[in-house]
Amino acid sequence: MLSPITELPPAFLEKLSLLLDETQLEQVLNSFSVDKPTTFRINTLKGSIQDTTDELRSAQFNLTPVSWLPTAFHIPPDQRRALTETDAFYQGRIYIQNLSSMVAPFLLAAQPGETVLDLAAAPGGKTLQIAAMMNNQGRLSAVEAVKNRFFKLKANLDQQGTSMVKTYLTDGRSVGNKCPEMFDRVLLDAPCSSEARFSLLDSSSWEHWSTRKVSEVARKQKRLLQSALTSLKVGGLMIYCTCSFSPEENEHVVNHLLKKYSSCVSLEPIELPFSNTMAGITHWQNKTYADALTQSRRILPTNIMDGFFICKLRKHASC
Ligand SMILES: C[S@@+](CC[C@H](N)C(=O)[O-])C[C@H]1O[C@@H](n2cnc3c(N)ncnc32)[C@H](O)[C@@H]1O
Repeated sequence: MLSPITELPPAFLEKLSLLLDETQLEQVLNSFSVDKPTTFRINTLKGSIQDTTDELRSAQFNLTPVSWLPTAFHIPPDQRRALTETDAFYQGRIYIQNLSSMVAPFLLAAQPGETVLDLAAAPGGKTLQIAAMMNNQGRLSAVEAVKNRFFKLKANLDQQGTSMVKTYLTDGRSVGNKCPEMFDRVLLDAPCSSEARFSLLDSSSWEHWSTRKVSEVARKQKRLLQSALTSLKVGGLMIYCTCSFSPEENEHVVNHLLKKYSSCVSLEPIELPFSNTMAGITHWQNKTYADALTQSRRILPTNIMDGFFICKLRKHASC
């Protein structure tokens, strides 16, 4: 039996122990080895919830609905493989995605007819969810900087029947200056150290982790977040999220933006329909962050959800 204590980088474990209380720490450490149920979304651009669930249930899948998202379901881990062999999967009528990943589009709440930006989009799980919520009406721009991931994004968008998404192979850090105040809503699901996706069964998920890499990616996140803000219309809403536990990639990045642009952007409270969360922190290793950071949320991993950091920002004026 692999143990997180012996396998994972000591510096990472030490950070977690400073960040979390004993119960939370145990929850997080367990999440690195647990075999989670498979969650997926029904793609309403290609079929109704009723038709797709009837089809899957008659093929003997044990579907459990997710109470807060009518398009989301889960099945036991041992049915995952069979799900990937169904017509519904091949035809893009379902999309396998962790439940935590569905939270950002849920909070972004893009409406049909709006102009929306997904600034770090591949492989496209959240872009697809946003396109379905917008019922393919309006304008959705999806940006990705890494070539092979960009082509995966395009393939997923085609397979899932999106018709209103424009894709751009470019660096998200340049988008704000190219498209100032263009979007009603912006999602930045930032590239991160992916700490919440560490798995003891896959050493490649964590063996390249280092505190230096966390600092490097945090620098990029700050610039992406600034670009996202510049691209947002006055009055517009932005979601920033990562699948990392490190405060350097989360509260620290958002605090930097709030300090630099205090006259034009603020955090908004978030209502989450589940309880495995904690408020964003305001103190970390000799640093103090704005009290408003308590309005950001950390999703703690459970036997079904991955860890996540998420916050909602509103632009009040040009900056
Ligand atoms: C967390 S992943 C996005 C996952 C995606 N939102 C989804 O739900 O499927 C972050 C993405 O940002 C991309 N990326 C890295 N640097 C970037 C940059 N400078 N501009 C835009 N995208 C970037 C990565 O290649 C990666 O695909």
